[in-house]
Amino acid sequence: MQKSLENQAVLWRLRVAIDAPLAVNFDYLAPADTTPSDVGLRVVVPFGSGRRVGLILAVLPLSGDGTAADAPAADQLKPAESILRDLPPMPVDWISLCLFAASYYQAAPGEALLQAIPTGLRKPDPVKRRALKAVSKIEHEAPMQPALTAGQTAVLDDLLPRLNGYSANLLFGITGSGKTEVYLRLIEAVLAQGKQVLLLVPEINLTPLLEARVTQRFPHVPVVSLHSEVTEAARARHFAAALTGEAHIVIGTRLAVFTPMPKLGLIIIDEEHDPAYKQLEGMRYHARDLAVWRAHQAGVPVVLGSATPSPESWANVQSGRYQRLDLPERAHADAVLPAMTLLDTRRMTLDEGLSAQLLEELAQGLAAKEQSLLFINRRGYAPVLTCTACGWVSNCRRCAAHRVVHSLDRTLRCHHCGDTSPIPRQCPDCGNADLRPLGRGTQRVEESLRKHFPQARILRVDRDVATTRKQWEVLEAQIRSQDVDILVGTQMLAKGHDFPALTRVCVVGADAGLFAADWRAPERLFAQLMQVAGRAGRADRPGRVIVQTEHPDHALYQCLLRHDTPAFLDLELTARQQAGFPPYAAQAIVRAEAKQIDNVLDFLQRIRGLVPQEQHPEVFIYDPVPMRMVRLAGRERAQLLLESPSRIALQNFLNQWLPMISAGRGMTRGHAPGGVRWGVEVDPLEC
Ligand SMILES: Nc1ncnc2c1ncn2[C@@H]1O[C@H](COP(=O)(O)OP(=O)(O)OP(=O)(O)O)[C@@H](O)[C@H]1O
Ligand SMILES: [Zn+2]
Repeated sequence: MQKSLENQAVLWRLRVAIDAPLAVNFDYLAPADTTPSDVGLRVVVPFGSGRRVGLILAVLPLSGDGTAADAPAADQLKPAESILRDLPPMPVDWISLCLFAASYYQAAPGEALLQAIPTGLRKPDPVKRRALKAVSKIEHEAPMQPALTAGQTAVLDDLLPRLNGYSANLLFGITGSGKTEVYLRLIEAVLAQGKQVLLLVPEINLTPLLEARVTQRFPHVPVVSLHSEVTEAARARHFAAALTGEAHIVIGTRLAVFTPMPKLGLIIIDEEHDPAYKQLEGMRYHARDLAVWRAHQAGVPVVLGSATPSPESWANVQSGRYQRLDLPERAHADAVLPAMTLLDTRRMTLDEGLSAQLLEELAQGLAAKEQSLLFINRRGYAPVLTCTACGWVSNCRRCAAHRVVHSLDRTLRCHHCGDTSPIPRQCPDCGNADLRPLGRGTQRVEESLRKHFPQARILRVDRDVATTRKQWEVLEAQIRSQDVDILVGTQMLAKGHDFPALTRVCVVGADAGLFAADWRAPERLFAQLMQVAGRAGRADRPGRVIVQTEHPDHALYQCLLRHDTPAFLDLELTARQQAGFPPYAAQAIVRAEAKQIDNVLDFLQRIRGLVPQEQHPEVFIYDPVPMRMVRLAGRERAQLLLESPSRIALQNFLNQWLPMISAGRGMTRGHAPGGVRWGVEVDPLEC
């Protein structure tokens, strides 16, 4: 190295981001072939005792004498090993997106940048160019486009002239209104301009569906998908294809919001209300919010589609930040919204939780050779096993939760930590052999339906039978080919699917969501019920939805009965405004856990007092409290909620406060004495 310095070959130093939990970037001596346009390239550098792949954030002049304030002397810098030139540099707007995410969600910039890159591209060797070629490209003729409905035409007339600049649009289209067709027409227009489209979906299960529709419509256009079930190798390939511009359409789940797309022309977020857009590990970002930020920065339109928009987006419409576009009718010429019925079960005798009316509905469905769906948002056989003699319940040994009875493999399973053991033959406490399952889940409902309708073809669909995307695809095909009479399923079946033969949807066990401690529970319940109701009668036969409830007068059900999503959202927002909840306040939460709750609470109490309240009048810090489910996998958990009427005030406070926590004795980012692990979440969805 000394030699090349003498040769005057090294003129630059590189500022490099590295995947490390530190808020700093690192400077290295640049290799001889460096030019100022190398910003955004990957670079192999020595780090600690090993080598790492970092990302070049800046190419700065090397001031040999080290006089400039931030310029170290050349001999203090380690030389970078080599710059990887197998791919074009990450675009500047992509770097800004990652840096913005890091600052807003309080993560280290290096972590945000490098973790957005697939691991296959974070290895010190260049990617084999050959590997990048395979982009899925189906060669066949494009199918006929349907004639647009009046609603679709109106929406497109509004959107199409606005493709060349930023606008945030909430596409509020009832279930079955043909939002996908609107997306396809927008994509077509953007592709015609030679630009790329980013299409986000909340769930892996929805990607093949959409991918199929997109590749059918645009048979000659290279499409790639990015989600957690794409293999590492394919992810690297797809990411690279987006970066080089080879891929024109990227379809993916939340992580795809970080796909580098140099010719980005449009972002679409389907089912924008879905909580799955929130990342709950590592940097806890919200992909929808980041997508809107990204669109703004890139100067491209963003379309947020939903039949049940999030209250946050609804508020953004009210404040004028988003423009609302409506699809108020179903697309299929003969399809109307399903008729809704609330079955008041207070004075009914139920058989295994099912009323006679509900069973009669299913019988009618069978007689008419139509598909029915029984929706119960709880998997397993029963949520808890109890002893009739001593009151023993099947608690999890490691969590503050019951273990769920699973009948097929006869196990008790914790749905939080996964702890599983065989169902005991007798009570572990008193030896009584009469153990009884309480309540019901999908398996138990399936069992009783088989008793009532022995001739029917019944299919249960939940996480236990559809663990992977492949399994789900098999089930989906089965449903679509009408090999099924009655479906029993959880919310897996609610989202975004189009099953033309399905006419009846029966809902049981929904009341649990009405009075939950989490104030977002009703919002989620309403969206779920509207979505699941939306599966009924999407083609030529009218649909019926029957909801069993003990609270038929509840405002939520009344809105549901009238299909009145706007009324529900207005109610929600009014309640939130009165309570001072988001979006009328900004929140952040510090969560901490340790073996003992006392250590956790001590830690939170201590950090709460780090800055006196009078020094941050705009940010209120609540008392530390144990989390609702205090014990998870043997660790006890508590949280500290921060709230402010101003998002900026909260951000400023966090920027000052979090480094103070990490600087404390024995503390680092993420760890504290007493075996405490902690982390921060901005805009939490659960608190
Ligand atoms: N212009 C049209 N003419 C005829 N059929 C259409 C038209 N647009 C869409 N459809 C059909 O209507 C059905 C519903 O469309 P789509 O799945 O796009 O609805 P959606 O708004 O996404 O509904 P959801 O929110 O329930 O998923 C599909 O079968 C689709 O093929
Ligand atoms: Zn557990």
